Amino acid sequence: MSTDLQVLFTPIITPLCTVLAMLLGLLGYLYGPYWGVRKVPGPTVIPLLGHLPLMAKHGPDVFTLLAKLYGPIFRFHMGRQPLIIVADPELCREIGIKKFKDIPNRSIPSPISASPLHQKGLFFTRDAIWSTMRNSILSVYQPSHLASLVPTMQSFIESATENIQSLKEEDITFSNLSLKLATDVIGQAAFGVDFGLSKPQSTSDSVNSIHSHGKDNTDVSEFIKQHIYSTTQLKMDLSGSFSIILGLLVPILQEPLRQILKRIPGTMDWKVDRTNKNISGRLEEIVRKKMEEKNKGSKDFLSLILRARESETLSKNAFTPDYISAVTYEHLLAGSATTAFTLSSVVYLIAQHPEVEKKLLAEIDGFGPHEQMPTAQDLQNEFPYLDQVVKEAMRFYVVSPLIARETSKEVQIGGYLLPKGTWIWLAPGVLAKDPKNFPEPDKFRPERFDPNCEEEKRRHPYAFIPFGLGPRACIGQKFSIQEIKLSLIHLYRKYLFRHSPNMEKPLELEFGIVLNFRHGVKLRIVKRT
Ligand code: HEM
Repeated sequence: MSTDLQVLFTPIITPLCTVLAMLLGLLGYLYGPYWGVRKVPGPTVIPLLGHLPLMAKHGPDVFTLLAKLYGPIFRFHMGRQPLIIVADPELCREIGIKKFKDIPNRSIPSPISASPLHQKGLFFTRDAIWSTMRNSILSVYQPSHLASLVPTMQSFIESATENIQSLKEEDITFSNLSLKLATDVIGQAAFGVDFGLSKPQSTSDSVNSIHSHGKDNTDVSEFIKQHIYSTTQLKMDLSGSFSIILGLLVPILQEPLRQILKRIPGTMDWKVDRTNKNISGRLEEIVRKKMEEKNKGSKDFLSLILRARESETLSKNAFTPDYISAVTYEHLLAGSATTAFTLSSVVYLIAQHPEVEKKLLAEIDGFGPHEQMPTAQDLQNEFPYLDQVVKEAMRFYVVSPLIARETSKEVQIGGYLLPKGTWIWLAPGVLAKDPKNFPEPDKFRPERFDPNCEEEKRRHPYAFIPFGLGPRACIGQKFSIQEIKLSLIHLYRKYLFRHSPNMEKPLELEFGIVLNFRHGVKLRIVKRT
């Protein structure tokens, strides 16, 4: 190029090259994660939004629809981020168990990136820190310890039942009642704190028990409100805070934007930040008090973890006070919404199926006098039909329809070579509605879980995984099943439940970090004579 031409074009070419480089960089950023997994089939991707509009249209059912179109392993873009969704029991076994060492962690979705409080629990810690924490916590879940919790669970269930009797309204929102019950039970088991939510309002016991921790009742109900707010704001679709939405679309901008928005009063980010700070402050106070108390007799998880920490230098390093607060809070979080949802869906489904109700009542009444409290062993062995009913309800409404994982190295799954860092999500919700494993999947039929029936014998062992699988499976599985069975036995000894005519049909669900009832479960109570 002559010098004249150079002089003429340089002022145009330089900015053009910069713009082109920026555009290429942006495209690389937006499509980089997609490139590595492009061979996995999936619907056409809308730039930035990915497949979120499909999720908005179909809700969690979108994964069942896509599995029908694309087979058991397909791509779904949560905004910019591609997820490899796996809806085949054998592939789930491969990911969760056989190749665990290559896929040991969970990916951190945008709603969680916005919340440091949630990142330090067991769920999102990674590699060596996770295994040290998990091993220490496992000691708390020994069968003998769980069995010793039965009387505590029973006493909260009795309080909650008393509350039902004292209600004046014709309709009860059973899902609220079960959330209060599950929060109380886990509050006691996790922190050794009686939140007093299940008790009739006039009862002063809760105030006394909370006073012993230096709190008053208003403080506690505020804490619970904040806990529920903090949980329900973790949206997976486009209805969360602005920074969460941006995190789904352009993750790199999420944290800078959150830092700005959390300083602007009135924004959802500001509210979430304040709430989380408040919760963290309260948790730290509870942990500090427990550390001071050194009450060797306390059997709540927090005391047990603190004691385990004293005895092992290793876990002392992993369990810094902020991790202890996070794990304890995580118990409250994981142990309330999931258990409450399950309890409500069981009662809702039984109310729709008189033949199931009849058979269940016969089993419960046949156990013994109504005052006889079942032991943990009775709960496991003496209520086979109840067991089937709970399993079938958990299949019918899978509270955690997706289970997150992330590859730590390049790995071959289902014929596709997936790069390190790929988000692989298992889809128990799709498995649960697959007619290959569950003929007539839209029928509520507890007998399909009868160990002697052909359907159960034929079924793939990992077709039903509501609690996940492998070393990262749910730590609270036995705890929650014990609580759910005990609650149902107690409730059905006293009452029957009928759908309220004021409830929508079919039931509408919403998708947060777990499923929830959009308008609650409204029931009417019939006292048994
Ligand atoms: C009906 C009740 C519940 C359901 C359906 C449920 C479901 C799940 C699922 C699907 C996972 C992921 C498993 C995986 O990745 O393979 C999980 C993990 C977990 N759950 Fe639960 N859960 C329930 C109750 C509880 C309770 C009561 C607690 C605590 C007391 C709890 C604490 C946890 C924790 C800490 C993890 C993370 C485990 C780890 O990463 O090592 N869950 N749960």
